[in-house]
Amino acid sequence: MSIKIKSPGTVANLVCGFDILGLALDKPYDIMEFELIDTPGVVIENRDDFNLPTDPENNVAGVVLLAALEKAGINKGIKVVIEKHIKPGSGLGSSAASAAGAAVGANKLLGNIFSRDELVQLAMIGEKLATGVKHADNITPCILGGITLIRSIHPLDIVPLASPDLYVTVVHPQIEVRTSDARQILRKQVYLKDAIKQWGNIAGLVAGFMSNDKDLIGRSMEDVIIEPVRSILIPAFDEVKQKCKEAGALGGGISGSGPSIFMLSDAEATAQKVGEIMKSVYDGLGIENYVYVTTINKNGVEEIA
Ligand SMILES: Nc1ncnc2c1ncn2[C@@H]1O[C@H](COP(=O)(O)OP(=O)(O)O)[C@@H](O)[C@H]1O
Ligand SMILES: N[C@@H](CCOP(=O)(O)O)C(=O)O
Repeated sequence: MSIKIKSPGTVANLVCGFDILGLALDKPYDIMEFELIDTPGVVIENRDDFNLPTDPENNVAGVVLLAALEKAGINKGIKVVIEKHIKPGSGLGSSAASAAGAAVGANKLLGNIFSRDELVQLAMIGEKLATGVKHADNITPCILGGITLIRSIHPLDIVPLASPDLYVTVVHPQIEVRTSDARQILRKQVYLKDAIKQWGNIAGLVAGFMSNDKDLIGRSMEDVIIEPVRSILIPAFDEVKQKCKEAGALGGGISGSGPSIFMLSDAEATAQKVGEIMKSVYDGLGIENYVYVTTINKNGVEEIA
């Protein structure tokens, strides 16, 4: 018996919601195929050029599958074939797609024995391997689809939010920023005046999603804590952001830990125009880049034929 799933890319943080907000994308996505095998343990076959580890202890899908087998308490193994399209270190939840895909794939193979929260807990083991931290802001929208809020990690408290019909434009300049590195450069303390601004924006953004208030969504996507530090790792960040907003994007910023930049728009024509602007900035700098004009994925990890 084998199961094939597609596991979507994600945009974590949504600018002001570091480690707590995220959305799933219709593009790009990974494909993973799982098979129950008689030999205990995990076998990984990577079908891509990313040189990712095949040793299960060093692959985010591997550690999640090992944990799922142990939790299920069965004397079997799982083979997984990973067709990865989300480039590692892109800021588009590459590690989360493998971790979340592995949790959901194992669950389907083992007869749907895990709850939603157990799936997220299992997938967080993969994120811990990739980034050193158990953050769930990519994993949760990847598993559930739509836009999600992690109100708390301990105890886990997931709040699915409403997903307005918005277009998402993403540019991935082809430089690698490891999430673990992009976390290490962050300051550990914040000024109260910055915290006040930040929680105003987070509350505004959540209210904007729930009430489909696009202007509120746009003006709440402001980050006075993380973006000023991380944006220095991304060439032409300010220029891209300013030009996209002038072209009519509601707002946006760094996708996850970068280097990808995302923008939300309420019309497809605007989203396309934004993509052209992003491309022209990076083409002008001679930086290879890839642009996605897509929508919010409402289903999360799903089985395919
Ligand atoms: N199955 C996997 N998919 C993606 N990255 C993996 C996988 N297994 C291990 N890794 C490691 O995780 C890191 C990429 O994760 P991360 O820096 O969080 O990138 P992203 O922001 O794209 O998720 C790389 O060091 C990569 O080698
Ligand atoms: N909240 C995390 C999200 C990392 O997302 P990724 O797509 O870059 O893995 C962070 O900002 O560190």
